[in-house]
Amino acid sequence: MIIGIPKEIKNNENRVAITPAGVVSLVKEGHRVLVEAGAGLGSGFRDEEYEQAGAALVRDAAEVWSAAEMIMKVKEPLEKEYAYFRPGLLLFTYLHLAPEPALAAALQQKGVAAVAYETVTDGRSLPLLTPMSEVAGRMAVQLGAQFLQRNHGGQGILLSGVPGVSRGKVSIIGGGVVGTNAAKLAVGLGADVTIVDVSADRLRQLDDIFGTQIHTLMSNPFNIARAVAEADLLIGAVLIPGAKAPKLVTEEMVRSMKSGSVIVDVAIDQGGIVETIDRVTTHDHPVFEKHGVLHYSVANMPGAVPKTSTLALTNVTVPYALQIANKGLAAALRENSGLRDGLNIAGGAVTCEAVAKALGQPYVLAEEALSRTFVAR
Ligand SMILES: NC(=O)C1=CN([C@@H]2O[C@H](COP(=O)(O)OP(=O)(O)OC[C@H]3O[C@@H](n4cnc5c(N)ncnc54)[C@H](O)[C@@H]3O)[C@@H](O)[C@H]2O)C=CC1
Ligand SMILES: CC(=O)C(=O)O
Repeated sequence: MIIGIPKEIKNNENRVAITPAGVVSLVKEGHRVLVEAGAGLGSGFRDEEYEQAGAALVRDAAEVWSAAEMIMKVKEPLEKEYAYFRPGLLLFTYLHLAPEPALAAALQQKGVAAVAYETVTDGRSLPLLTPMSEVAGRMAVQLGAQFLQRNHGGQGILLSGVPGVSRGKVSIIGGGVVGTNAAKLAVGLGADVTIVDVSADRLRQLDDIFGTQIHTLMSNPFNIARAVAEADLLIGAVLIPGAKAPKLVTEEMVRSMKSGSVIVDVAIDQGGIVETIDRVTTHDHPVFEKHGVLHYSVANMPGAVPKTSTLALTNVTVPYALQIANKGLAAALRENSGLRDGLNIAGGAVTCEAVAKALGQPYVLAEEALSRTFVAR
């Protein structure tokens, strides 16, 4: 198979979908890898390293997209990339389609088969989302601590406190991978940490992991209101796989927060859980203020720590890319039901139930969509 790796074009997206090590693995199995020149620079990989690994360097993004049978990316294609879509193209990347109907429509209209990293499963977790959630959860506390500083617009508190002065309060809504990693950092800093989750089992596991270092609360409007009101730093970390994130933090709750408090809504890539967040921000302009509270809503947080993130991401994506490249998409999905859960769009249809529901479209089984002869509309 011919696999194309374009340079990411989202604001401050410095990750790349493959490392030279990944190229070696694919080339060893007889595949051709085309890498856009400069694609790896943000992550510390030079063009020559890709060439030495066996990739062919291509100067132009359009050429990578048109020559490749499978495009591997990190982030969802931006509008200017929609022009590269064509029937039969296979796209393997983060997509987050629930809040992106225009992207879903473009993929459907052009007959692209799109496998979304974030909905691939392995029976117990979301293996291609987990490493970036680990990164983003840890970053959420780092960034929150920074924006709580007065010189960054915050109320001017140190999360750890000091002897004789209270510790800062961190409330985390959603105790999965992002939430757990945020808690690790916040506890490490010495903050007073509360985690809210809707799963009693998950709350038990968190209690086993952290013991008395954290408070756990069942998710309901009353407890969320309480956790939000007392938070110096509020972290949004809820996920219902494939679906649009539920707006659990209302405007009234945000109004109850202290002036200069900070919200980091990591779940923004699925639309966000905070009612007052009406925009996705960028690493260039990461925060805006509403009701005296700083809101951070960057949808590609790990893009700012690419040397860590690219390695962590490609460690898990390349083995799946190999399955697709070695077997072809249909056989790879037939043999791996977890990978099949990643198929979001095929043959002009939506093939992930939660995504279809979020987009208000019919859900079509992967097998059926892949067997359809695509007719361009
Ligand atoms: N902004 C960014 O750059 C990044 C965003 N993310 C996003 O962060 C979000 C969280 O991801 P993960 O932690 O990996 O998901 P996860 O599936 O590990 O955890 C989600 C947690 O939310 C809980 N939950 C579901 N409904 C809830 C409710 N009503 N109240 C409270 N808790 C509820 C679940 O029980 C689960 O524990 C996702 O949207 C993910 O895509 C991940 C990485 C980077
Ligand atoms: C998960 C995701 O969208 C990201 O790492 O950017």
